[in-house]
Parts: sequence; C-alpha cells; structure tokens
Amino acid sequence: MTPTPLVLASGNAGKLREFHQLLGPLGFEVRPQADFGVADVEETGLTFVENALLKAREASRVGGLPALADDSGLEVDALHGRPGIHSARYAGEPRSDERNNAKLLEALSAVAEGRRTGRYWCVLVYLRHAEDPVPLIVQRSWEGEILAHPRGEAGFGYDPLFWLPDQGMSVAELAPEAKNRLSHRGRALQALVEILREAPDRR
Ligand SMILES: O=c1nc[nH]c2c1ncn2[C@H]1C[C@H](O)[C@@H](COP(=O)(O)OP(=O)(O)OP(=O)(O)O)O1
Ligand SMILES: [Mg+2]
Repeated sequence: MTPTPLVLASGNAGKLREFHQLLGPLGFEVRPQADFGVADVEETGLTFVENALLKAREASRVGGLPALADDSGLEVDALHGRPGIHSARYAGEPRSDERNNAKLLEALSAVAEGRRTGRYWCVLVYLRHAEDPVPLIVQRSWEGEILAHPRGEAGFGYDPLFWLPDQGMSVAELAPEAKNRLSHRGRALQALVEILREAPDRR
C-alpha cells in the first residue's frame, strides 16, 4: 500500500509526538502543519468537533493534502465541565501547561478526593481535502481523577495531574506506549485508522 500523505493540523509538540508514534508504523506519511507554514487558527467553535474541523480545513487548504486535526481537553465534573474546550487557554496568556495545572489545582482546592472525577476528550477530524463535505469524525474519552499534587514527568499538558485508578499511576507516569494504547487520543486514532483501512475510498 502506498503511504497516505497527511498534514497534521496541530502546533502542540506533545500531540505531534504521539501522532508520529502511532501513525508512522501504519503507512502514513505524516507532516506537521508547520512544514507548510500553516498558522494556528482561532478556535472559535463551541464544541471540540467544530474546533477540530476549523483546524483540519485550514491545514488541508494551505497544505494541499488530506489533513488530520485533534481538538481535545479536560472535563472536570466538580467544575461543571471546565476547562473543556478552553483547556489550552485555561490560565490565559502566555499559554503554559504549568500555569494551566496551577489554575486547575487552585480551582479544585476545596474539592475532596473522590469528587475530583473527570475525563479527557479527544475529537479527531480527517478531511480528504479542504472542502470535503463528509469529514471523518471520531471522539473518545478517558476517565480519571484530578490529583492534588503533580506526579510523573512523561506526557504533556494535564498529564501529571490526571490519575488513573485502574493503573495506580498518573498519565505522566505511564510509558509512552501504554499512554498511546489507553488514551483518548490513542483509541480515537486506532478507530479512525480502522475506518480508513476498511474504506480506502475515504482516504
Ligand atoms: O493527552 C493529553 N494529556 C494532557 N493534556 C492533554 C491531552 N490531550 C489534551 N490535553 C490538553 C492540553 C491542552 O491544554 C488541551 C488541548 O487543547 P487544543 O486546542 O486541542 O490543543 P493545542 O492548542 O495545544 O494545540 P493545537 O490546537 O494546535 O492542536 O487539552
Ligand atoms: Mg488549540
């Protein structure tokens, strides 16, 4: 099978690393949007789906290739679903994982263990071209609890605060292969690749 060329519509180094680990061995020739000079789009949507569509469409338009975008975030029950679609800009500018994590800990400071439940969401959008009227959309979530103190060094974003009861560790303590197997993004991508494999005309 000839490799499917693909623009990855993301500027997030952590996401790009995970996409390369997952897609490389599957016969996709993946290139970050920065290779094509694609700038970050304004994420004006009210849903992960809308934002992922905006990103994929712009990357495909500028790159002239099929594009894959990811809009993702953390939904915390005690915070009525926040930070949600605003996860990357939770603590405002300048954007940083550290500042976002600090704000999350502060927001949950009065919330007891056991009530700190939440989930990561990942929505993937694959477009064959910028005007593709039939986007391929897959969404997956990953349940966990928000720790009171960071643990671990791996991963990115909120991973040091995201506790996995079943694993007995935070996401930042998981090996990369384990995160890719279990995560919202890893499972969404596995499902998307399966759809593309079964329906080559969707590529
Ligand atoms: O596996 C994850 N482990 C930790 N944190 C994560 C994960 N997945 C999403 N997240 C957080 C990071 C960021 O705060 C937000 C995504 O925001 P989101 O707009 O989709 O990505 P982004 O702005 O960093 O890069 P881009 O839009 O170019 O893809 O959710
Ligand atoms: Mg973003």
